[in-house]
Amino acid sequence: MPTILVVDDESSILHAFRRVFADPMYVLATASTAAEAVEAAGRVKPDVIVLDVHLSDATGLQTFHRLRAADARTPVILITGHGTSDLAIEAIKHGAFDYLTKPLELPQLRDVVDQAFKTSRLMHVPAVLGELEPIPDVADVLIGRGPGMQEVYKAIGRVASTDATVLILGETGTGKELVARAIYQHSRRAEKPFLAINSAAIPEQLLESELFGHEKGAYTGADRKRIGKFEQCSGGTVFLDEVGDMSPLIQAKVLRLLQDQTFERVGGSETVRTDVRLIAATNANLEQLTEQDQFRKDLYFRLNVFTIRLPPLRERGADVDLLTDHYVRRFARELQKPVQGLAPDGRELLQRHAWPGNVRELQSTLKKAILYSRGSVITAQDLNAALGTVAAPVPVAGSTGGFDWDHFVQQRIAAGVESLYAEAVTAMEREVLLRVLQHTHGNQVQAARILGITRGSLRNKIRALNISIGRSIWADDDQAD
Ligand SMILES: Nc1ncnc2c1ncn2[C@@H]1O[C@H](COP(=O)(O)OP(=O)(O)OP(=O)(O)O)[C@@H](O)[C@H]1O
Repeated sequence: MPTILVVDDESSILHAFRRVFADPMYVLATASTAAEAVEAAGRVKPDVIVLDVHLSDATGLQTFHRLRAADARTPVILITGHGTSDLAIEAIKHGAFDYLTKPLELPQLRDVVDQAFKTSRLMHVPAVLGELEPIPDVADVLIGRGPGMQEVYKAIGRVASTDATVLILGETGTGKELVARAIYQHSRRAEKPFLAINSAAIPEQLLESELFGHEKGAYTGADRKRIGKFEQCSGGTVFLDEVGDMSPLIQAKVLRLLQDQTFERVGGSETVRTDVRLIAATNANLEQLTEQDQFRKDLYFRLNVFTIRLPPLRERGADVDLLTDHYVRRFARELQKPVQGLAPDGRELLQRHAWPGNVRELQSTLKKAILYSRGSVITAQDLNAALGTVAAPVPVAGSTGGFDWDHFVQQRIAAGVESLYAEAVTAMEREVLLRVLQHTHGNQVQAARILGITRGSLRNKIRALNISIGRSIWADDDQAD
């Protein structure tokens, strides 16, 4: 279970954390001195640490350095009082994850801690090559024995231990992030941090500052200096997803970073030196983008030094069966359903399907089919229902009829939730997106236009809200992975 260690000598703060993380999904450990913090970190191996910079027995920065020396991969969130944010900014230069200022705002706290858990997971959950390595109990496994995946394993093996920039190409859902993590975890930088940034998820100005940081006053609203990911992750590995979506300005800055590991923060003149390994990924055709002058040729050449191409699922032949067996076992266990496998007509159907959403779509389809199945095997009918090609035997949230707000609110109140506002906003967002995407028959360009958001932002929302676009459009109630 995800473990959070909170280090604070104020009992009211510890109390607030106990309230926010009373969830049985988390384990909460606490410490009130630096010495206790270091001892507890060694003992409970937390996934995330929250540290007050004012402790009675040592300065926060010293404690931060001691915790970081023990494990540089555990994200540390600092809590600062008024007027101590400089200290926190200094700590972020040395790799702290983020900082929060007292008084703590609970939604913001939850948000930052959730992000830190996600980042921690990317570093700590092993990404193993199933064909070549033993599989630990908790791991994300790269499955596949066909020639396409064999090439991928060989490429990971060849490039992981070097510091070379890697470009991972493949359609959405083919495993680019998983491969990036496998490279990082098999690299010399495996004990150092790994930060993932999705270029398409963030508007241009924010992306520049997210990657490179900004000086105080760099633009309206920049009331504090900010350290960017390339500086914060020095010594580590940055995974830059959707590089094809970067603006010309950011492309130029990334090019310089690759050439000499230097950059300037936005609005600053100081040249910052860093030491990051870059793993980039895209589902766009970069070569074509360079021909259309939408992507810099020189950057393309720099990124294209070592390229790994992930084959689309429809070209992986018998690997579809292996992936299916792996995920059916896993989801049946998670969903506590007695499903053991697929009927022959089910397997045939999976082989014939085109899988535009690749492994991610296969995951959601299997998860749904397991929920629809009534026996120990998944039939073609269950899969057809999951793929939306025939009516589902149970209603799929949001895909038919109107959303029942009365039922939703009553049911969540009865469940005793304390975050109904956030849940309702998410449900509303999901409903709107589903309806617009159904209206555009899955066309994301048109949907983004109607919604008045960028394509990148739509793509991210689709992923975050677990909306699947196959022959039909549906939303999963929880994450497939
Ligand atoms: N070969 C594989 N074996 C097992 N699971 C896989 C494989 N490839 C991908 N997955 C799983 O499929 C899901 C999607 O993979 P991932 O997020 O790495 O795809 P992606 O190519 O980065 O997608 P996107 O372009 O949409 O960001 C994840 O849950 C991942 O663990």
